[in-house]
Amino acid sequence: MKIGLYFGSFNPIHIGHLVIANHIAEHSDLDQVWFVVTPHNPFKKKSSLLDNYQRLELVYRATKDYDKLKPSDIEFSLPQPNYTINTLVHLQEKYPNHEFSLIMGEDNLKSFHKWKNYDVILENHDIYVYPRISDNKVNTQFTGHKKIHVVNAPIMELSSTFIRNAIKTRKNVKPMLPENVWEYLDEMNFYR
Ligand SMILES: Nc1ncnc2c1ncn2[C@@H]1O[C@H](COP(=O)(O)OP(=O)(O)OP(=O)(O)O)[C@@H](O)[C@H]1O
Ligand SMILES: O=C(O)c1ccc[n+]([C@@H]2O[C@H](COP(=O)([O-])O)[C@@H](O)[C@H]2O)c1
Repeated sequence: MKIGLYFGSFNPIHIGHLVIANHIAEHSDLDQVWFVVTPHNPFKKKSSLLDNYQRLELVYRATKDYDKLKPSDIEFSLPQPNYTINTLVHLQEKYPNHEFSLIMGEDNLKSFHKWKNYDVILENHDIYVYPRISDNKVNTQFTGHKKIHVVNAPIMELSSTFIRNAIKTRKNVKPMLPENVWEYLDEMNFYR
């Protein structure tokens, strides 16, 4: 099976993430998209991060009605901070018959040359990149690279940071989240 790995903090997952994952699952040769919930991104501070299992619960709720979208807790048992190369090696050993690709926004491709062993990742995996509105240019070594596939997905400029800040200041964020995710955040008083 061909699996697209969508790595993220998902703090919380929002409809921007869901629209992209669904678009790629429907319009590429990937059979499934796995949302890999990352306990600790090496480039980010851990503060204001909801518990791993709560973020996983939110991803589970957001994806449960979509056959091709699955939550993954694979990084919970791996050393932190989570370097993507380690996760890919682990997954390939665990599922030797699956072919794993990465899904990332253009913003992540811009810093991809700073990731641990990015050249090894690129040698062994395809990367599906979708457009995002951001500054800076993609490193020229990646433009036109045979492993990098540009996906013509819709641009949904939302961010988890914006949503967390809005909740803190008591703004209504309901349309930016899947309904059952919003209900859970509200019920649990998260990010207030
Ligand atoms: N609105 C969006 N549309 C498409 N992709 C997104 C969007 N927001 C985030 N992503 C992508 O989803 C993945 C996971 O992102 P992440 O969990 O960091 O979300 P975020 O909204 O950017 O969070 P934060 O604001 O906390 O940094 C990353 O590859 C990121 O590029
Ligand atoms: O492996 C690396 O060096 C590396 C550097 C920066 C980010 N990542 C991963 O990229 C993913 C996107 O993170 P985020 O927090 O922007 O959603 C997350 O799974 C991180 O662990 C990985």
